[in-house]
Amino acid sequence: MTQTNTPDGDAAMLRVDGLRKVYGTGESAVEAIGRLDFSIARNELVCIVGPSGAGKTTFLRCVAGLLPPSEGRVLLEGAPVTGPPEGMAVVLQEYGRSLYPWFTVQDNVELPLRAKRLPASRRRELVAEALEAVGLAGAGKKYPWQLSGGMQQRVAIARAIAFEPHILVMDEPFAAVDAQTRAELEDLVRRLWKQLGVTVLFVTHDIDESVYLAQRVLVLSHAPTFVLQEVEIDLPEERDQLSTRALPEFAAKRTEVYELIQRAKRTDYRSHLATAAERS
Ligand SMILES: Nc1ncnc2c1ncn2[C@@H]1O[C@H](COP(=O)(O)OP(=O)(O)OP(=O)(O)O)[C@@H](O)[C@H]1O
Repeated sequence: MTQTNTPDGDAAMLRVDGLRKVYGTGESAVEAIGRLDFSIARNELVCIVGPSGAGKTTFLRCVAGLLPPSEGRVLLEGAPVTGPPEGMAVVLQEYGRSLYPWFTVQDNVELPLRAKRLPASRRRELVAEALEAVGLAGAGKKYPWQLSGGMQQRVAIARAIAFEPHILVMDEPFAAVDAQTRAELEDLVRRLWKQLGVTVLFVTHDIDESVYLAQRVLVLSHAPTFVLQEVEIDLPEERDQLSTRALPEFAAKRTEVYELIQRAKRTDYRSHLATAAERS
């Protein structure tokens, strides 16, 4: 079992420390997260993959302060997360449900900024910059239902980055769009990550997507979840959909992650978790 590459406390943007989550009690209890320990450094782009039902959503809800852990804690820039943290923006798969149909695109992007109590002129500036960054500069006056699925997801991304988060958390954000749009949105995420210097935590069940996007992939076991292994992705920084995916190194990493996930599905790791719990 590989230990994760853990940046020390100060360098870490996000630190997950002995996180465990059990739903319910007694006989009907479901242990979704066995034990998670890892850190993400400032400006890193990390993907998390795992088999279906691995506990990815449970984990993200704990990270976003929407669900209290049963044990352990999540630290964002050194501070424990006990509710939705200010420095974090979350983009979900269900863009259709995350945008308000009765608001225009620019009003949707502006909405979370109102809570920040910024002057109207600064809010307008941030909205315009964010829409420009996602290639929707001309769409501000439209309504979400007038846009394609891919464009709606760009609006959700614009809303997240307008908030100027320190960390952008994405939960299978492109699962519902077609393959071409997905490729474009993946490139958008890498471009924004570089341009804005934001830390990105990206959860996906798509192995190729994780290898294409990340600097580091954390492979989760099935529930009760822990980090089975982390895989460094040492592909060139400049990536593009055709040449990067054609590299032998890309194929090798994809195979490595694929085999880990297959192994995760077959193996019962309860003894590993018991040992980790005893050690801590
Ligand atoms: N509210 C809940 N109450 C009880 N059990 C739950 C609850 N939510 C999730 N679970 C269980 O916890 C485990 C992990 O679920 P979770 O949805 O976090 O996994 P996931 O990796 O996001 O799944 P998928 O890849 O299928 O979306 C599963 O066994 C699930 O049945």
